Amino acid sequence: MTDNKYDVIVVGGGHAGVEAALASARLGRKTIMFTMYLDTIGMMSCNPSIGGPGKSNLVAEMDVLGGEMGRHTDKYNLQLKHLNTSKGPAARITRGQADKFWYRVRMKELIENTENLETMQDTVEELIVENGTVKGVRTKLGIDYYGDAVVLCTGTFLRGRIVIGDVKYPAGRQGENSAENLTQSLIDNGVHMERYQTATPPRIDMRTVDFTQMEELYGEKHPRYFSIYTEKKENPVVPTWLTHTSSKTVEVTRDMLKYSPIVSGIIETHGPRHCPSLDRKVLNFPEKHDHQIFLEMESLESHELYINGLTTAMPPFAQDAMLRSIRGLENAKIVRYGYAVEYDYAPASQLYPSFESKKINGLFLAGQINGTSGYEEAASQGFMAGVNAARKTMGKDPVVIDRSEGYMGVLVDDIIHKKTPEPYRVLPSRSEYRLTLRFDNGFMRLLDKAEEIGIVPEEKIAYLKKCRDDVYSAIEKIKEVKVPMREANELLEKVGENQRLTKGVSAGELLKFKNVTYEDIAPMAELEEYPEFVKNQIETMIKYEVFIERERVQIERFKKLESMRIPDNIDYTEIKGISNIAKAGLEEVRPMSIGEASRISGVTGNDIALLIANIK
Ligand SMILES: Cc1cc2nc3c(=O)[nH]c(=O)nc-3n(C[C@H](O)[C@H](O)[C@H](O)COP(=O)(O)OP(=O)(O)OC[C@H]3O[C@@H](n4cnc5c(N)ncnc54)[C@H](O)[C@@H]3O)c2cc1C
Ligand SMILES: NC(=O)c1ccc[n+]([C@@H]2O[C@H](COP(=O)([O-])OP(=O)(O)OC[C@H]3O[C@@H](n4cnc5c(N)ncnc54)[C@H](O)[C@@H]3O)[C@@H](O)[C@H]2O)c1
Repeated sequence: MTDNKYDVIVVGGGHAGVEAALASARLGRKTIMFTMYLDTIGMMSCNPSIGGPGKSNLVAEMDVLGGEMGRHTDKYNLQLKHLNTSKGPAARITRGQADKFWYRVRMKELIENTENLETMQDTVEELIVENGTVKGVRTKLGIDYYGDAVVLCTGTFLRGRIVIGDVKYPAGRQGENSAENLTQSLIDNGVHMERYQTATPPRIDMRTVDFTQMEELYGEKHPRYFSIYTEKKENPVVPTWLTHTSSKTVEVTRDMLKYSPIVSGIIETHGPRHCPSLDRKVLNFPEKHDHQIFLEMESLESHELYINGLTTAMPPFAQDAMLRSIRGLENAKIVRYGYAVEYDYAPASQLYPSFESKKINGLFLAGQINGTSGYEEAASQGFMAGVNAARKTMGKDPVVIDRSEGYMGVLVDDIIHKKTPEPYRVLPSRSEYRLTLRFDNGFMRLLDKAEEIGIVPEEKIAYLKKCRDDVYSAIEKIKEVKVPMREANELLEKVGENQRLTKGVSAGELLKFKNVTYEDIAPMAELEEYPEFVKNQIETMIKYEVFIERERVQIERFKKLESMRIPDNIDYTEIKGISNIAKAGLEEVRPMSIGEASRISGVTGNDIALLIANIK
């Protein structure tokens, strides 16, 4: 049937699927997005929060490249808050609390109104594969759809099993079916599958909470937005509330541990280490009593409160008891119990950095199916997979972001090369170039990639290029301007610096003083008025010049190793001296460069030296 022929088929309407489908359609490819339930497009399975350390950087990077998550969060949020403001620039980020209802509803609307994009509510059960190349998908309703590329973004739905206490039943998320048969089709086509687990806290009715016993936290009226294009007069500042667990909570939880599915063994799979359940926290840190509990509104349209910090899949009576031991929640009523979900995923060592499968030509995988956890991780993978699936159908080479260019590069590189025993989430500590990959400078790092991808309109690219040029020329000007000693010392005194100078300095040297700001220096260098994000760049790049330069040298070294290509047909068994662990890792990943080989678990410096000698 010609009607069922598409360029790109996207399976999944979660954060990965949405970005993949939008990217592909915006690149002019005829795209169809499958979801098991149309009303949950863009659904946040758990917390309404977007951003946080590392995750904010992913959202900002996607925004510069043409992704949706950043501007959508800027539009439909309850608060945006600056975190780590007193720390160095690598740590400063924005954390958003989305309005979960409007985020989802408006995302569906956007998908429906995007040219070249169709949606279909049906469950994909089988891949149609011929001679190792994917040709389309077959659905539960028995319909075949054909496509030149397929992107799988199936989240927690593949053979999903929900666990609450000793109750276990099939579901992808609570209230939604699981996808039972697609896993087998992947296995039949040579894809290795494993299982992970994740969990979510209970939700309560906010009318049953005593807020007088809690600290109220607001966001910023004028935050640094996720999207460089967002212009808003003011952002909402709906509060969240902070309370803590007590020794009573720990006591109750300990008493109830025998009912915990992680203790009873009902849950055998690994969950996200960086988002442990309260039962896990009590097991691992028995001496700690005052765990933070943030209460966050899910939406202005609802009375549901999310209890950040109380993730658990304990039985309902245990959840009630744990909850009521927390200050301000003594009379709180649960409207949805917390639960865990176990699901199938495909370890990402089976992928190329373009997100294309090494096992099935034309098949791309993105999001939780790659063993990651988190909306931002899913969305950024979905975006790149959608771009590269579209490019493949246009006969273009993939676009790949490397670890020196973005957290998006760190993420894909890590999941392919490093084995983690739990779902992977991005963290600042995973990047060796943290000062370079800041939340605020995506437009400095990724503009050329954005141009190559071709989603961002030309006029926006031209505008950002001018901004980037302005940053460099303003830095040069600031460094050239000489400030006489007296004037410099007057400024230092005014801003509360103790040090005094014995001769004149450049304006650039002055700006390196902690309390001296861009606004103090701009008139000296007679700079024109720039947008805030440009001013911020100029200041940060001058203040932290030494450290940024140090990273630049390391990045050059990294790029050199990345450019040393390994021949496709290399036979690792023939290279003498390489350890068996290294051989197994190299054979599994089949790295494209020496740089890539050096990051595979189990490959040592000695193995790399032998490899280099062998390919010369
Ligand atoms: C209980 C729970 C708690 C979580 N807690 C958090 C959290 O607090 N913060 C956080 O950042 N992350 C959390 N996560 C993880 C986060 O939800 C996921 O990482 C993220 O949503 C994954 O996005 P995704 O696009 O890969 O998949 P999902 O958002 O899971 O979307 C999957 C989509 O694929 C569709 N689908 C699946 N299989 C098929 C098929 N065969 N045919 C057709 N359609 C199909 C589904 O209908 C759905 O639209 C949690 C997840 C769960 C389930
Ligand atoms: N279950 C899962 O699969 C899974 C996986 C990954 C992350 N998560 C969830 O994703 C979210 C992001 O993870 P995270 O570790 O970055 O946590 P986070 O965003 O909750 O915390 C980041 C920082 O923000 C602070 N913070 C948290 N809530 C706040 C609020 N309402 N107001 C002000 N400050 C607040 C925290 O103290 C911390 O310093 C969390 O809610 C976590 O539970 C869940």
